[in-house]
Amino acid sequence: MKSSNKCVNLRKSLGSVPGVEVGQEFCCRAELVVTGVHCQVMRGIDWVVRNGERYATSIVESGQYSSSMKSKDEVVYCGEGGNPVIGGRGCLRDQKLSGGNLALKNSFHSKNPVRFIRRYNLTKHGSGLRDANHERLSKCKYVYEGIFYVHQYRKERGRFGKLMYKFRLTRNLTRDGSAPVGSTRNLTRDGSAPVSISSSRALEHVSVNDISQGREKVSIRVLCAVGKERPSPFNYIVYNIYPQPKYLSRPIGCNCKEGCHSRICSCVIKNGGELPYKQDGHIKKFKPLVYECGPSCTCSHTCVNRASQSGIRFELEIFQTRGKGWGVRSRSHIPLGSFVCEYIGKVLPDELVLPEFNKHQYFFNIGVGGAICRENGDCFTINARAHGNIGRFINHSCSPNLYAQNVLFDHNDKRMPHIMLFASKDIPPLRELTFDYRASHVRCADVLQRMKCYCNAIACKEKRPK
Ligand SMILES: C[S@@+](CC[C@H](N)C(=O)[O-])C[C@H]1O[C@@H](n2cnc3c(N)ncnc32)[C@H](O)[C@@H]1O
Repeated sequence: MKSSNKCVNLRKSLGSVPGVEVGQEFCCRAELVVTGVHCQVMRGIDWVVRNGERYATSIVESGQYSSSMKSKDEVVYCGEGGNPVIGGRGCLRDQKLSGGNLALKNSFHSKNPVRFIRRYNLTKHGSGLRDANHERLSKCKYVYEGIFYVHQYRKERGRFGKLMYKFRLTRNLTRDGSAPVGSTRNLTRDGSAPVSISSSRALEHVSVNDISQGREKVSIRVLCAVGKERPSPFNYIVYNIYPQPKYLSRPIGCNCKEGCHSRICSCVIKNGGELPYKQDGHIKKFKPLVYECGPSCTCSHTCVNRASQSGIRFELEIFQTRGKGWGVRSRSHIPLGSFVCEYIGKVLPDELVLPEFNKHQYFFNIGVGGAICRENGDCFTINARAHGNIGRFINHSCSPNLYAQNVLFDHNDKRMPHIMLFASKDIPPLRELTFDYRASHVRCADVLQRMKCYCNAIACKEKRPK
């Protein structure tokens, strides 16, 4: 590719590489080279020389040294050289402050950005790049994690008794170069910041560590721009509040013991004879209604047909967008088809909600495709204003990356299925999560007109797809 001039970004640069987004995957080191993300095929540290000094441009954490990822925003990276795991016992020696180590040290002093790429080993069924026959192209993948800054470095004895350099890199940096307590990332210098706030030049800090107060499996933090307010108070719940829960009938469960794969599973039959989820738990396609196994079933809790009921897995965070109030994003990559979160709140009959529809922001009108709603003559809306979960903070987009899937598992009332939000595309870290309010709300003909008003009223700040 080099000889036929097909490489891009050939001039080594500091900071983001044009066209490369945080979360972008590469199937091998050569792909990093031809895109200009990391121009060394073997070495973990790449550098550029400026005014006679070398500065680190990028590092690849490949798992061969004892580097460790402390969090999504922090890595302790071991310097290069003297590692017998790479060069054999003959190369066991103290690391020197030269080459890439010197470049990282200079980047520490000059506060230069360093691109951080991480290698992930892939499991047999895991995600990763595949060819046309769905064969995995490699045993690992490299993910561009974003721009980091060298925050500290030190020399210490490594596991082979030799001296080694350890560099602590963090995603965040104030303009004076010090990492602020509790802050997460520099929005102004990091190309990874979501478009909606990248130009706000405000520095975020964690204002609430876990807005769910331990109710979710992962903590859901709230990031605030300095001097801005927190979200107005509401009661964080993880189960819907139903109007008359005791009248909700339990579905007839399946009797499977060995996993719900076969066509004799009654839940699979309800889904038209096909499991709605792949073995990795990703949903296969949108359906008007998905029947998951539930409390009436004998299958195990790890059954693949329970993908959306076991709670949030991704590290979601609430942040301030530009012009749309609060929004939601994930700190890690979300693969296509993953369950992200449920839209939870108080389920109310429409007639109680409609008079107030245009007054409140946190309504989600449910009902399977409108038809069931109309057949039965009554429709329901989830009101997440006073009671809700992270779903209430997700904004509308005309080109969304989530979609709402109706799911039943713990009751049988098709008029009020769970609203489960799934990724409709691969979503890079820190990209705002959105769904199309119109597609999700336009369920009942009689509320269609109101929803049109609602959508126009919010004066969508998202670009419409061409
Ligand atoms: C369910 S809430 C979403 C969270 C909300 N942004 C907040 O701050 O709590 C819906 C409200 O967010 C705002 N909103 C959502 N999507 C929007 C968009 N694309 N453009 C402008 N405003 C939007 C509107 O005020 C809407 O009534």
